[in-house]
Amino acid sequence: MTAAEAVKTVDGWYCLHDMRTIDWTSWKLASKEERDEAIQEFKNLLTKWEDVEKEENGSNVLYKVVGQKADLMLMILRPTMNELTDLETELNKSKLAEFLQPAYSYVSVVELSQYSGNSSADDPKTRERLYPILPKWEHMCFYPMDKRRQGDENWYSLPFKERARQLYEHSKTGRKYAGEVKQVITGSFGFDDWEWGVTLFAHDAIQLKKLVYEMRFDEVSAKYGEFGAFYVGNHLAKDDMDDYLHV
Ligand code: VOV
Repeated sequence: MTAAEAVKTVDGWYCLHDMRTIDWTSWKLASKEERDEAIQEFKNLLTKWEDVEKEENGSNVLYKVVGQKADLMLMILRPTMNELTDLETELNKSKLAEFLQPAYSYVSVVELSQYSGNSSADDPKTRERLYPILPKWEHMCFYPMDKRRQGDENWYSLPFKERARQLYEHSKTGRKYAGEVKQVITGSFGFDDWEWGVTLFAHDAIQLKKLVYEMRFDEVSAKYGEFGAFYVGNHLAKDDMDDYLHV
């Protein structure tokens, strides 16, 4: 058997998903001055990141995680991996970080695979997908995933055409959710413990469930999809930060 051919990808901004848990006990024990200082400094950081976004040099969103896996879910996009560590370090040095515990992180890069023809990085539509300004929709969901490599179910030994066919079917399911769910697929081969990160945005949380459920029946997910932990959250705007952190 000849080796299956790898698909070409085009890659865009580097991506960090950073989940943190708030240590509410020490937050409550801190003085009001300390808390105010921490909130103000964090809001300044958010303003700085908003400015980067306005100049289209990156993008970021912040969500409140539902459930006990974390409290905050930050997703950051930047042109280089170095900028991701710079930003992470800046956050770690901030006053608020004294009250945050790491919960989970995921490193990847925005990726488009070229199964249905070549996207040119000069095409404005492709650029929009490689360098996306992330939507600030009400809900966000993140999970990492792999394609199975077991016995007869080995994605990586399927012929190119067969993988393209299955992904075309996949995209048809996805397109039914146009305007309801927006997806950002990031590749993490060589960067993190899974192969892709899946980030979904929705105005209505139920659409996240409907899409992920319906996709389970697509051949590519039914046979080859393996999934990590799911994180789901509600949007946290800078202007709501004082209320959210008020104790
Ligand atoms: C919101 C809907 C939506 C839409 C429209 C959509 C479309 C598309 C297209 C057109 C393409 C192929 C070209 C490209 O753009 O890369 C893809 C590619 C991919 N997808 Fe997708 N996907 C969606 C949504 C969507 C979801 C919900 C998931 C998670 C799967 C699930 O079962 O939980 C997913 C996964 C992926 C992955 C891992 C890849 C890369 C596969 C590879 O081997 O390279 N995806 N996807």
